[in-house]
Amino acid sequence: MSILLLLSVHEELREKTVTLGMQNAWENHCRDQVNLKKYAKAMRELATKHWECNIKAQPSVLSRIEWTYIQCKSYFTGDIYKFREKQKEIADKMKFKIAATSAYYTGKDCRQIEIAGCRKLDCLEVIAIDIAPGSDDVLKCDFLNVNAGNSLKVSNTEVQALPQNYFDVIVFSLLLEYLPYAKQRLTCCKKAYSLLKTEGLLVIVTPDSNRVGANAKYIKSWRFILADLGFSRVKYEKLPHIHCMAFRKEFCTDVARRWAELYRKNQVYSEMVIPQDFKSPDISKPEKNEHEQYTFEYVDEFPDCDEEANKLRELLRTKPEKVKKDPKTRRESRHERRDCVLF
Ligand SMILES: C[S@@+](CC[C@H](N)C(=O)[O-])C[C@H]1O[C@@H](n2cnc3c(N)ncnc32)[C@H](O)[C@@H]1O
Repeated sequence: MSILLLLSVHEELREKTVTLGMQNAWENHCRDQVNLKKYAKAMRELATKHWECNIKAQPSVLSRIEWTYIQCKSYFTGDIYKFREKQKEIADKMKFKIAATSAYYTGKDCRQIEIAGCRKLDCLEVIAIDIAPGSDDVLKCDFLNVNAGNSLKVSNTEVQALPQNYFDVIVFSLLLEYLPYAKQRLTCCKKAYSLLKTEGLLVIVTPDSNRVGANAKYIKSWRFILADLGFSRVKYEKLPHIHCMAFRKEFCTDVARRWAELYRKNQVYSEMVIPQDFKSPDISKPEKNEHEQYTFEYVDEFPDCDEEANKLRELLRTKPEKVKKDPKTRRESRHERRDCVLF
């Protein structure tokens, strides 16, 4: 397993969006099943062996999976009623129209879908999907382009359609930053909105190794954009290396939008941007140390309790030439790095 392999897949996808455009680059990326499989294997190993082991060694640190599970449990067994009452009060006061109460969560048949799933949450009924499943219990599906219909349609372990107004929980665990375009992130959130039941939860986990508040302008802006779609934030926590957020699909979209209108002056970005969007490689103007910088930026997203990431950081600090092959072209270098095993 190599973190470099994960990094090179992200880098290549970002480069392709510059050269081929968003749609072609994405189709091209999804067709490259050989590399996607390698990515899935490496990611699964990193997620299940390295991160979970490191987290177990620090009992006070919650993993993204535990965080998601705790929030779902706490929301559906109690908080949902508090939110419902509070939002009803606002809707009554503002004379907003409320969706039919029969659509509300009733506590029966909790259904969850984990997008980009390389492992399932225990204890809940779950469907896990991924463009390149890392194990047999994950179904193949491109969430960006899958149809939202009346029922779940699966053919040969591949999802053809996902049902609307069906799921109680949708989990995007390290999914949104995989997508190189802000528009694609928004498409995923809009789709999640259509698939969730009223009062269902959208859980978003996104990596960030910086201190609390360092990237607040991005996280805040996401909240405004999600509020415009009809989501209210239920919970936010910055854990080491990740932001964890839970949003509920409001029974009254005007309630969520009202919050956004009240605090709009705090919204910095009008799109679902991430820090990497401002560092996108412009391949028409390659910089001298671009490879090196790029690897630094991405490796920073991996936990510093991760041994392999630490070795790579150290190597980049002390002997960057060992990582940087100083290629004639960026493309050659990328392929070299994909297959090189440093550790
Ligand atoms: C960084 S990994 C995270 C994996 C896992 N969810 C976790 O938390 O460890 C991102 C995953 O998202 C998947 N992915 C990216 N875009 C997707 C899409 N449009 N539909 C389904 N899965 C997608 C990738 O294949 C990859 O496995």
